[in-house]
Amino acid sequence: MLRVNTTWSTFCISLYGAHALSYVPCGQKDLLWWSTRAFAQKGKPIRGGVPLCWPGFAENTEPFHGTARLQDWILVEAEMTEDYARLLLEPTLKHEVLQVSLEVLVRDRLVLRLHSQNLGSEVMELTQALHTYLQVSAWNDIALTGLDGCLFVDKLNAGSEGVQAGVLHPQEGIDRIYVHSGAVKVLDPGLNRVIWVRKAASGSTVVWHPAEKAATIADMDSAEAEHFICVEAANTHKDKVSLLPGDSWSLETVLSAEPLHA
Ligand SMILES: O=P(O)(O)OC[C@H]1O[C@H](O)[C@H](O)[C@@H](O)[C@@H]1O
Repeated sequence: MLRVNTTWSTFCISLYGAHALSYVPCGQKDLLWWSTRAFAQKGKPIRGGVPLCWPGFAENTEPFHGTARLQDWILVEAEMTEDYARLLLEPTLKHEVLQVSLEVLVRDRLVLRLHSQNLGSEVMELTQALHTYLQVSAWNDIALTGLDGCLFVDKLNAGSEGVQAGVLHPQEGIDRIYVHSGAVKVLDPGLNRVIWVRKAASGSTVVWHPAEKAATIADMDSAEAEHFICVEAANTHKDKVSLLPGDSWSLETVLSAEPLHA
């Protein structure tokens, strides 16, 4: 595990999966949630933080959500300044055609950039997500803004489509892929904070919480599960990436927080 302290914040990342585990801006609670029941076992993903779903997200991927979160990664570059820390990680075992790396910038915000490049001679299709578990006071006592008017696919309702009307207040289990490329604000009165989830090169945003099904997930404790919501910068469904030979793509998410009421 790597731990980085900057003037602004503290950050931890596991080399297994290049999996961000913790991001604590000074004076705040961790923006990321992780499970105390997370498996610490090769071949299984870590529950919480920011799993890298690459080079495939969800359906039709084997293993589910891709290989990146199940691989060992190494630190290939590190830069520390007074203002920020920059890390670059690569998997130890390379994909035969797609090259991947994770770039991390740690400062008063956390920037995660997942770079992919097609080194082959044919078009490669890529689906992916920065599957971010945000820590909140209670998943069903928050409001998500920024999705108003966006089309979504409801994975819990046989893939039916809907349009978000106004603010999203999750109250039941949710697993939706929004056609959305802007920012989401997570308004959390219980922690008196707003988490900003900004992103780039992402035309889909996934919002997920299993609600009562958390009890059926082996590496999740139901009581702990009250305290997260997943808001994921993704390229999936209507937003798959077709990478031409030689082309690159950098999926990015940027996390930061501010008080809800000053
Ligand atoms: O349990 P995992 O393999 O990490 O997947 C957790 C969840 O990831 C995404 O948010 C998907 O949309 C969900 O359908 C899936 O259940």
